Amino acid sequence: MTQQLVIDHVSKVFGGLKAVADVTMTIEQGTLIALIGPNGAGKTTLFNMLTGESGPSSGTITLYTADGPVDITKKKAYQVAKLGVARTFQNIRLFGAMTVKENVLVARTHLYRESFIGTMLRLPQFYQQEAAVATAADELLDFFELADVADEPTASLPYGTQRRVEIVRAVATKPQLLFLDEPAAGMNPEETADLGRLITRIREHFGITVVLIEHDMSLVMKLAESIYVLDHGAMIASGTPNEIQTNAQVISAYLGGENHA
Ligand SMILES: Nc1ncnc2c1ncn2[C@@H]1O[C@H](COP(=O)(O)OP(=O)(O)OP(=O)(O)O)[C@@H](O)[C@H]1O
Repeated sequence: MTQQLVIDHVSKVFGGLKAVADVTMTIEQGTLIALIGPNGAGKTTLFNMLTGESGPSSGTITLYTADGPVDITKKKAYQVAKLGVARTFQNIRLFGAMTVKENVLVARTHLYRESFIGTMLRLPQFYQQEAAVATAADELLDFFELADVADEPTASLPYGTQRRVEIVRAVATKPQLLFLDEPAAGMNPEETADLGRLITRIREHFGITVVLIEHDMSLVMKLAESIYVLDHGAMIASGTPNEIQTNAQVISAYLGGENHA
């Protein structure tokens, strides 16, 4: 297996609180892994550091790209995104007034570079690129079975569909690594089942490495090849779904907390 992201003794301190405490882990290329843990365990804080939203207090994060390893510890979110990392957020962050297709187009445009002069003068390349972007967006919407709602404003769609649009928008940036922060939150069982199939298809079709934070344990157990468990900022266990379900420390972390995931 080829390593894709190496997290080396990473911590994040907020005031006196160690939200993430000395986490070390390696994410292999092409895997689908889940990060679980009780509420407040530090999952989103860890995601935020891995995607450049906020830098760690200590430790290093190395992303392995086609051009070799890149230290992303101090890089900003837009720089990490350019290196092939995409994410979705716990709270949907779409352009609600824009249509589904427009949301995907916006995500796609950064992949295409047209010169200022070419754009201003509307040279033929400008129109060729614009057509290529639109075709790619249509293909993605077809793949994700969103073609029917392509021209609908995203805010008008059911919650589960908006979540799917958010995932398509992330995939539209052509990432190597995709972080999904609680994608099933607020979904009904049917939407959750659809989501599970969708994530599997993304992985198979695009070969993207997927890292999932999720509280829906049946989804996690069904999808994840390996599971990492955070509790009070520390990584207390990692293993296959079977190993995690029977791990005494994990059971105690979930049963012992005030909030159960
Ligand atoms: N910006 C911040 N400033 C201060 N404390 C923070 C900040 N962000 C997170 N925390 C604290 O860090 C801890 C970890 O929070 P985090 O959101 O990472 O947990 P989580 O595992 O994602 O929880 P949940 O499952 O509820 O989303 C919590 O105690 C939280 O209150």
